[in-house]
Amino acid sequence: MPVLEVRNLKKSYGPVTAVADISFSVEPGEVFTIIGPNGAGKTTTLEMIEGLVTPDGGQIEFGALNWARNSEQIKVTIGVQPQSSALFDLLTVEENLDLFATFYPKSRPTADVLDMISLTDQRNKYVKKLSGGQKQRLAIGLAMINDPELIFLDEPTTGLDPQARRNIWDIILKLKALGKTTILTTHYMEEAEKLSDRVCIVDQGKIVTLDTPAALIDRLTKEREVRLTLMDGESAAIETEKTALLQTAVVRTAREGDSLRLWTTQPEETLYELFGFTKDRGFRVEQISIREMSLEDVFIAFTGKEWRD
Ligand SMILES: Nc1ncnc2c1ncn2[C@@H]1O[C@H](COP(=O)(O)OP(=O)(O)OP(=O)(O)O)[C@@H](O)[C@H]1O
Repeated sequence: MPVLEVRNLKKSYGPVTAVADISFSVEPGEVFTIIGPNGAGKTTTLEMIEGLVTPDGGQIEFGALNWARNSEQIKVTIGVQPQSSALFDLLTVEENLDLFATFYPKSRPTADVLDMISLTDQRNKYVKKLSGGQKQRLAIGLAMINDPELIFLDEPTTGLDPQARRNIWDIILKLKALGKTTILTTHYMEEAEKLSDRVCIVDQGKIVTLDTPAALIDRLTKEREVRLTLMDGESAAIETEKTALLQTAVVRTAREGDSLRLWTTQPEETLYELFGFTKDRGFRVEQISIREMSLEDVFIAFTGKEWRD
């Protein structure tokens, strides 16, 4: 049984449709990631699920529980990462955790949480003295203080340096090892690819696609990007591009000066034919590369938008 199921969620703010129609379900123990461009509706979706924003329509079910009938039970089974600005600056790390623990009937021992978020050595530090990464780790610690089964992390790594981001990934992996379920939003493709069991790409308040990172990439891996640069100038590249477009395996091309990019479903055959053509014409090829598709390519293919980091 899914730990969370949302169906046909909708939310508008005046004339702005933040969430047009979103449905998905999350299985126990999964890291489920929502990615999408700015203003796609990710935060609004999470806020509705977390009970912070009332949907205009749709259903949200946590197993057999829903907000209308079981709000107290839901609050103890979910953990929400507060904005780092909501931390108490004049309390220490440990005091923040102890304070949040008092909000719940049951909590995880503070020492345990400090260990999970690798802040044991900093437990007596005031929040205002922490680095950005440490504050984010504390915010995640607060989300797990009630030992929830389902944890919501809204862009936990935005603005952090690569090492600080990796420290957060470690926490997410530790939660997964404990069998917890995490719902994550992120701006970082690499993160979605590394951590997620399933990724849902949202654009303009709707799900564009939802699958495992491997399956999403797989859908496009039939297509490879071949790049080649010709030593005989732009006209050679134009002629080569025209010939490439005659091949059925070549899906599309792009050219800039003497550099040519083409996307093909059969890279070997395409290269074989192209080399035949360039040899016949006496064109010399300076550089050639074949690129694997990444989750970022999937995102661009599905949303038509460049990824923002
Ligand atoms: N409280 C609000 N009042 C008015 N408009 C809002 C409100 N919250 C969100 N919106 C609008 O709804 C749309 C979706 O916003 P949302 O924050 O959910 O997107 P997002 O995918 O989380 O974006 P980001 O990646 O920038 O955080 C945006 O156009 C946003 O301006």
